[in-house]
Amino acid sequence: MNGEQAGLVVASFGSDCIVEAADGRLLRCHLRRRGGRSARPVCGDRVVWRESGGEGVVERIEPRVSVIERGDFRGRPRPLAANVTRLVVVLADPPGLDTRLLDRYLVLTHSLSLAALIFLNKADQLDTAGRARVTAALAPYEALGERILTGSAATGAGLAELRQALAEETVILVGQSGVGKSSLARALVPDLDVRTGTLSETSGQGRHTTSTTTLHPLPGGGCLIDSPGVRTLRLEHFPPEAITRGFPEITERAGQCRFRDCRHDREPGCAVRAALARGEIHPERLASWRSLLAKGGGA
Ligand SMILES: Nc1nc2c(ncn2[C@@H]2O[C@H](COP(=O)(O)OP(=O)(O)OP(=O)(O)O)[C@@H](O)[C@H]2O)c(=O)[nH]1
Ligand SMILES: [Zn+2]
Repeated sequence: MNGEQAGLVVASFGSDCIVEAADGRLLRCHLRRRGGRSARPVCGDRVVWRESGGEGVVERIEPRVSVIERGDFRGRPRPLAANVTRLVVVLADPPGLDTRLLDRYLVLTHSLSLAALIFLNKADQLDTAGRARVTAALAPYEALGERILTGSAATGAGLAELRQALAEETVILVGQSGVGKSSLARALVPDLDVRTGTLSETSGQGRHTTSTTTLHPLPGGGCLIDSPGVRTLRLEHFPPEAITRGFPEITERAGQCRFRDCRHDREPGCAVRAALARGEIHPERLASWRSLLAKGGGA
């Protein structure tokens, strides 16, 4: 249709959003209403929009390669970000490495077919003993082939490598409170605060927008989705198949147990316990897997 243009959603609130046009202009748009309920645009969505009577109208949302959801106040899934390609799990000591939480993020990335990257932040805080402790805790993930980078948002160490690893990706930073997600976001997107301010002005929502998910270009290409909502990311109610995919080192072995319904407890011919005894499965990962299967993924 005449006047249709491609754009990228860089902030969304309700059924309205801010679209970044191909020429860099930021426009507040609303979704064209159609009969029935249509999906709302969220950060990261590629949309087709046009100007109509002095305002922007989103005509349609392009198919998404991924959707990250969070639970709303009733725990119902709500899309938070679209087209994310890489989940960066930020860890730090202090507050301490929460590997159970890391395992749940890895189940999430597997179930969404996203790539993960583990960033061990606050390297400047680690003494020799601390370094040995985190190296041991991360060894099972290294063995699984997960990409692990180390550095510090405070000193800038390791950030060049992180930027390089994230080039051309659509990235979201996750991790427990206090690991340095906001500090890292500021280091990766130097004008983050200025741009967030511009987005809140464009939205007309004033300071409200500081609680809104926003998208920012990364200087090396790609973009970062900055979201306060990641704290309530959907990490509960994983179906068993998703949990299974998140623990490849265990599920591969489970298929080789003598009994199909082996619980890897006392059964003879258990390939999982054999791998555990050989040090090929980490006891913490096995415990984490059991606990996730028992609880379906809830905290
Ligand atoms: N020493 C050191 N301190 C850091 C580093 N990165 C962040 N911090 C500090 O750690 C504290 C928490 O950092 P934030 O960036 O607020 O952490 P966050 O993950 O965004 O925390 P929430 O907003 O609670 O989710 C702040 O006091 C930071 O200054 C680092 O690499 N080294
Ligand atoms: Zn078994």
